[in-house]
Amino acid sequence: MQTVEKQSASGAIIRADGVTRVFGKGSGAVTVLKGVDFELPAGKLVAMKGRSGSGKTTLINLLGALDRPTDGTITFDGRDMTSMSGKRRDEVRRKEMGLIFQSFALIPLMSAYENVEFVLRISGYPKQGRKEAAVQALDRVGLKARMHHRPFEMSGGEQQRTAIARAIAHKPKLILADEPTAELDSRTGLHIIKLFRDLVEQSGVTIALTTHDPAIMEIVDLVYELEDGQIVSHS
Ligand SMILES: Nc1ncnc2c1ncn2[C@@H]1O[C@H](COP(=O)(O)OP(=O)(O)OP(=O)(O)O)[C@@H](O)[C@H]1O
Repeated sequence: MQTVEKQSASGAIIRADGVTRVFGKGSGAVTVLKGVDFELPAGKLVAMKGRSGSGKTTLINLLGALDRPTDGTITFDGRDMTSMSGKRRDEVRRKEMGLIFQSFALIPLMSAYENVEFVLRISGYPKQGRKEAAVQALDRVGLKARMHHRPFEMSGGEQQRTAIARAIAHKPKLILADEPTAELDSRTGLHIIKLFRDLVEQSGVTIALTTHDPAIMEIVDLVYELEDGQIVSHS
């Protein structure tokens, strides 16, 4: 782990400038993010921490273009995501990002292979390369032998590895993972983070995850902390 330093704009895969997010209106309005400025350097494994309710999920949803900031801009790979149409933002997310959730979010009636292939299909991945890309991703996470099993026939760790295969199959530039180990025991959770570490080193993808687990913070390259609706450095 290294001390967070201001990274150069050219080395960032995604950056937030003055991002605020207000939920609700009038006297019921809650300002969750209060001018977040930060960058995720390309090719790093980054953790975002902060106490419960500090806005980690809100920020991940904004970076992943699942939500729009109330104010400020998000620039992904040199493009301002906040000025794009909703349709274009969805397209960029599907083609160039991979999202991983705490609860795995797999389709229960589909096998691991079908889950991965389905997401390749909706991302617009060319039909002739889909099978190979799905099998390769499942092999990469060590699940080739179990790829025809459905989620309920798999352990939590295997389900999360399936979700990772789904997130990497289309070779995204950025993977965002919201508490990807929260449903797993600590040993399985560490295996998942080590898999992330290998993916970053071997493919150069950037992975940003939220976590509460101190053991994970020791393995990642950088840790950012959310406090009072802003990012503060952490070493
Ligand atoms: N759609 C929404 N409408 C109103 N308030 C919301 C909405 N989404 C989030 N919030 C509020 O924003 C704050 C931050 O929530 P968020 O889920 O981002 O926190 P978090 O840091 O991810 O928390 P945890 O570690 O518990 O998952 C919370 O107070 C939450 O109640």
